[in-house]
Amino acid sequence: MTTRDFTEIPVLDLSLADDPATLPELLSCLKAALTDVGFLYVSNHGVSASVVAELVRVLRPLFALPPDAKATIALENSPQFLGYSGAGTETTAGNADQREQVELATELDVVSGAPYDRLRGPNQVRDLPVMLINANEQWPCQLPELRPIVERYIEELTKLGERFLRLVAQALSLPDDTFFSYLSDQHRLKLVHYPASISNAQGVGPHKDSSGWWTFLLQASPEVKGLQVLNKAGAWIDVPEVPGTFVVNIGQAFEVVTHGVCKATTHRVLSSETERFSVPFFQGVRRSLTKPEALALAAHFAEFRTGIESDKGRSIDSPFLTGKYTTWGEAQLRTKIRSHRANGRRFYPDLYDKYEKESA
Ligand SMILES: O=C(O)CCC(=O)C(=O)O
Ligand SMILES: [Fe+2]
Repeated sequence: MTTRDFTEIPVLDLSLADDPATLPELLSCLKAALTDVGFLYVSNHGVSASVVAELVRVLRPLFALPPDAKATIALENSPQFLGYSGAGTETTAGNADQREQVELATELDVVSGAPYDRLRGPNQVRDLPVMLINANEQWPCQLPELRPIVERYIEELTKLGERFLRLVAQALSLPDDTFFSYLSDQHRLKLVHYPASISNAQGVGPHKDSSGWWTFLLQASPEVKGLQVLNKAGAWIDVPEVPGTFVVNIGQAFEVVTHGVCKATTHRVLSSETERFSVPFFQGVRRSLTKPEALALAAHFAEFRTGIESDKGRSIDSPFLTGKYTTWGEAQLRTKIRSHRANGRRFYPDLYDKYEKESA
């Protein structure tokens, strides 16, 4: 494998971190994955198999609910962009994505402050189980309580994310806790359903993850392919499910903090004739993080070789990277408003107009 044309995604066994004799091997593979690929799998990650299984079990019945049930937790009613959105309502790379999803986050109260602080707030899903019990007669499938299942999952993934960040710091020759000051109190999670469709329709268009610091993705339909990552030579590489692993990839803020040494790798999902479920967990970045703060490690990363990227990868919209916005929160709010325009118009009309004008 050369650095320009990786054709597969490395699998890193996190249990190697538990033994001082095997840690250096893990750190060296991790460094190569971070600088040359930007995508990896983690195995032996310590997340409880039963917590994962109970979340996976809920996906099919959740998305099988009738439209009026889903509408009661519609994302378009949430200034935090949390809740259900139907296929075709989100836009990536200028085209509608053929997927439906329920967005969730660490449970938090509303606070006042900058416009981007309105991204912090409660889930809507707290209402769903009650409603399901009331409507049990009417709707054929009864879901187990979604909220505690999601909370347990977020708790476990939060811990995995922190453990992973320590390893990443070590792999990049930095003190263990270097990246903790960049973390948010809010992590986000999406339950995603790609309905069966004609092959190769846009499940989600080419993008770099903007919602988080690192993404930990559970591919919940082992038999169905769809996720692809763009290699340095501009070819799309399949990322098939590997049992017992999470797919881990770099978000836009980490690319900024590492001064482009670790690239947020572009990826997409193609729909197929078989439906597919997935659950990305986006480790949150502190909304108040400014570009100068994010660049504090520039001198350290000047010692590294800059990451390579294909022309197509470079062309992906990356507002914080290109410097249009001074805080991470602002860049994130802009992305949310542009992806969910109905919410933008309803809750952030001034910003909606501003961002529309900019892109005109
Ligand atoms: O569903 C997947 O496999 C990936 C989803 C994704 O890339 C995203 O939501 O950011
Ligand atoms: Fe993504």
